[in-house]
Amino acid sequence: MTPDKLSLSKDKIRVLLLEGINDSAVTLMRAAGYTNLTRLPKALDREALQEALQGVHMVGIRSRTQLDAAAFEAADRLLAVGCFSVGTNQVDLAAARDRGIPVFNAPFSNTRSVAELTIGEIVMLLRRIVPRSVGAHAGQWDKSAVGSLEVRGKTLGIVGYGNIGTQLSTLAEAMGMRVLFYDHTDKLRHGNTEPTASLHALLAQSDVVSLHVPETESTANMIGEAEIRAMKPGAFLINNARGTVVDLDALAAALRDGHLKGAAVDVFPVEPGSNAEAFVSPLQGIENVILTPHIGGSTEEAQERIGAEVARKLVDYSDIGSTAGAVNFPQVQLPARPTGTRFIHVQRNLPGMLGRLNDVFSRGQVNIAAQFYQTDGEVGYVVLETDATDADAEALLTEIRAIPGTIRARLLYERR
Ligand SMILES: NC(=O)c1ccc[n+]([C@@H]2O[C@H](COP(=O)([O-])OP(=O)(O)OC[C@H]3O[C@@H](n4cnc5c(N)ncnc54)[C@H](O)[C@@H]3O)[C@@H](O)[C@H]2O)c1
Ligand SMILES: O=C(O)CC[C@@H](O)C(=O)O
Repeated sequence: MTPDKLSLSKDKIRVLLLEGINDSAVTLMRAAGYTNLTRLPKALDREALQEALQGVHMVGIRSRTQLDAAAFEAADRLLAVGCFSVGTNQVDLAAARDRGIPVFNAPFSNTRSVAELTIGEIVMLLRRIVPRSVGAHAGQWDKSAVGSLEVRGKTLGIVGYGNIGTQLSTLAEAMGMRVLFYDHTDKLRHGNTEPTASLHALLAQSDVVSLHVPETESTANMIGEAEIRAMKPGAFLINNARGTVVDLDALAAALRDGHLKGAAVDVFPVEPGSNAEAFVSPLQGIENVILTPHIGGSTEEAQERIGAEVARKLVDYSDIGSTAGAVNFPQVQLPARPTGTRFIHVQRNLPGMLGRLNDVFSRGQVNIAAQFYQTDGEVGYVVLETDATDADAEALLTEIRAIPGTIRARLLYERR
């Protein structure tokens, strides 16, 4: 069988991977033919990022890179974004969608890593291990049971009962904890967990509160002064979600005056862009506070899984037009073995768009063998499998691009 001819050959497709994305992504993309690949170990600041994005077709980032509207404006060739993370708050998803750019992520490849870290931190905090370890390193012998607690029988309050929250609840119950959760949508209860009617009801009953919500407008400063003071005296707070969720000054004050007995924080409102930059936080120097550099999902296993998962989604989009797993885009799952000459049309979700698109092919007397179509509120995504010949394809593409309401049109490949 004659091989497909991609409208843009793979060695011309420029891929930029930032923030030390795992080798598994590079291996998968190279094996799929994407060899024009640049990998940097760190995030880029605004100006450097805008410059670096010029001429790039696919970009891969983690949590630090901010892809705002100006970045998309500068990215003159960008086809797709891969967030090698769960969170996608670092990307202006609407700006990407308006330009016809799907954004992919890895929704649960590091779930277990975050849940395991949280369990470890609960034990460490209740036993006050960190200050005693620091003391022992400094020559102190603090052999005492005072202030050291078992986790069995304590109440864990989980805020955000999604993938991580539910995984954590399973592990915590196995250790004998009573688990409460608060989520703003109805959730299946795992094990013996119980939902609370409000956030404050959860805060008032929990010995440990662990946050697992995304960064959104509704979670910004969700745990402020009032919420921290609503926690039980002597309770512990863990934030392995996003830095914007907790007011760190209020938390520092509650730890210093003894209202809370400890905290573990992995995420911060402002985080250094690379390992070379200094990290500053109001929590530094407070006893029984575990500070970690946003490594909740940073295990070798998770990073390897994330690398392969997101790279696969980028390759599938570039190779066959599949948007399965996109977080800002209508999702179209396509057959792995495509046939015919394939066009992609990203359109405003307006009445009559599909008809106008089909008219182009009917005027050109080109048969549409299959059509895959999905819309969301703003955007429609169409993949057309046609009998167009090499000779017809470019002219058809020009006509498609001229349809009012077209965001982007692409000839994916021609079957010769
Ligand atoms: N520290 C890390 O390295 C790390 C790693 C992975 C994920 N995360 C963060 O953890 C977050 C949660 O991850 P997940 O995989 O469990 O996500 P998820 O989407 O599966 O779960 C999030 C849950 O929060 C709930 N929620 C959202 N807004 C809420 C609100 N205002 N009030 C109450 N509940 C609300 C949702 O309904 C959902 O059930 C991610 O969005 C990410 O920001 C951090
Ligand atoms: O790898 C990172 O930068 C952290 C990612 C983590 O916060 C996530 O959202 O998955």
